[in-house]
Amino acid sequence: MEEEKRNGLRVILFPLPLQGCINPMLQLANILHSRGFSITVIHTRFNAPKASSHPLFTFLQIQDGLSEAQIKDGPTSNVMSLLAQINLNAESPFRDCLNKVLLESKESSSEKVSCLIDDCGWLFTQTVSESLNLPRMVLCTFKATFFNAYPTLPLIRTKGYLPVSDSEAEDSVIEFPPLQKRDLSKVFGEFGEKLDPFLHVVVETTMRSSGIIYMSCEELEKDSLTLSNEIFKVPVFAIGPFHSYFSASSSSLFTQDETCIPWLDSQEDKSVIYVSLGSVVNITETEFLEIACGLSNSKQPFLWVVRPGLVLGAKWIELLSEGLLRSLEEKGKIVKWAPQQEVLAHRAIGGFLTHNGWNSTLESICEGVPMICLPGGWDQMLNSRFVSDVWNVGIHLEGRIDKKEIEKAVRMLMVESEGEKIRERMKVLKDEVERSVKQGGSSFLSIETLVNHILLL
Ligand SMILES: O=c1ccn([C@@H]2O[C@H](COP(=O)(O)OP(=O)(O)O[C@H]3O[C@H](CO)[C@@H](O)[C@H](O)[C@H]3O)[C@@H](O)[C@H]2O)c(=O)[nH]1
Repeated sequence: MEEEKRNGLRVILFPLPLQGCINPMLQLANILHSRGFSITVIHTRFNAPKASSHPLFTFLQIQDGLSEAQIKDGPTSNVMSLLAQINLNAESPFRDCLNKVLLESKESSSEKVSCLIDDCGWLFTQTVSESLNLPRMVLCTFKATFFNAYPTLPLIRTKGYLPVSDSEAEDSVIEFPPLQKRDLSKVFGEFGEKLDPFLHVVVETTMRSSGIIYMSCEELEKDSLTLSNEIFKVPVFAIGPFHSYFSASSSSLFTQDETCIPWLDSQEDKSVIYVSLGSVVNITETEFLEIACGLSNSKQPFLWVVRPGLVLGAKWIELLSEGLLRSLEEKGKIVKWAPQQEVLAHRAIGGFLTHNGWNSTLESICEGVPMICLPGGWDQMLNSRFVSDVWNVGIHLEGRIDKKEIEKAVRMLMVESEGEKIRERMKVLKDEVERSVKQGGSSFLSIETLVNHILLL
């Protein structure tokens, strides 16, 4: 009966145009589609997902107010600065598009639109969906622990913790454990108080929504999930990690370099350190060279993702001396973009030097790969503290992008006995998280509750 009812129900998804948000949204689409829902994905022109990789879904593109040049630069541009512009410009095209889908569904008696699910970073979607009488659910693609802090972040910023002196750097932020005071400036980054109105709108609209879906699970943050329900006063569904349910159909905005897989095939088990800082973080030329020297000096094989736009203001290859380039080529492989999930699952990977974006952190845990943490900002500061200080499955570089520190961390993780202990703890965490998505597990059961919730909206 329920299955019958679901056929004929459509869910509309609207991801934020960031790689780290598109991937989970399309994974969620797979989950809902497997439970009988039809899927429409509305997306901006900027960083449009590749519709041909997802033939079962309907894709509708809207204008976002960006210039041709900005659209052309796509994922290589400074995406964060464009998001504000898109949030200002996309409301009206989004409303028109959503309205059209709703009208079409009214005309067809065989189909009903159940709800809109969009990223918590959109500022106008709650208002638009209310005006069209469509229930809206919020997808949060980072830890509930971080989303719970949204209402209090402006207070923490003004509390007088900043600037942080050396003597108090390691003190915890009591309102926001396990964050340390030295993490705070990078949480707010260049945005500072400009973030306050954004945070306010997100909190307020989430409280008016029909629920929050988290790409997380009880095994990783049970108390925070309970707290989230208390803070936002809406139902909470933790159904992650999303990518565990289906083998990946790629949502990559960059072309993946598949040659790294045969290269990994030629390496020893657990010998390679995978290095990637995701799709948003930037580093300076000096930092790039420090990482290059650190990897080279560690003498460990490595696979390094240097995406276009990662290094600020440089065509990175020109920075490397002939000697350094030769030594890097002898020991490792550099690619522009990798099939990351496949890489992390490869038997040759023994560690992940990561910026701790939430997707990367979850993907690493799911493959039992211990981490070296080099967070760039925002939620990454919190994720990395969980990895190094709470779950004890990684080494924190404490922001020191220094060749000696990188060499030391790589050798500690990959060669020394400390690395073996971290690996054992990671195995335990991996098993726990794996249980959550298996039949009867917490996330698996939450999917059923979510589906029933959507049916009743
Ligand atoms: O060579 C690569 C590198 C990355 N990825 C994928 O790209 C995604 C990257 O996501 P994430 O690790 O979360 O990093 P960001 O791209 O930096 O994600 C943004 O979005 C995340 C979710 O909201 C936040 O946690 C981050 O802080 C924010 O920067 C992951 O699925 C990776 O598998 C690839 O496929 N190939």
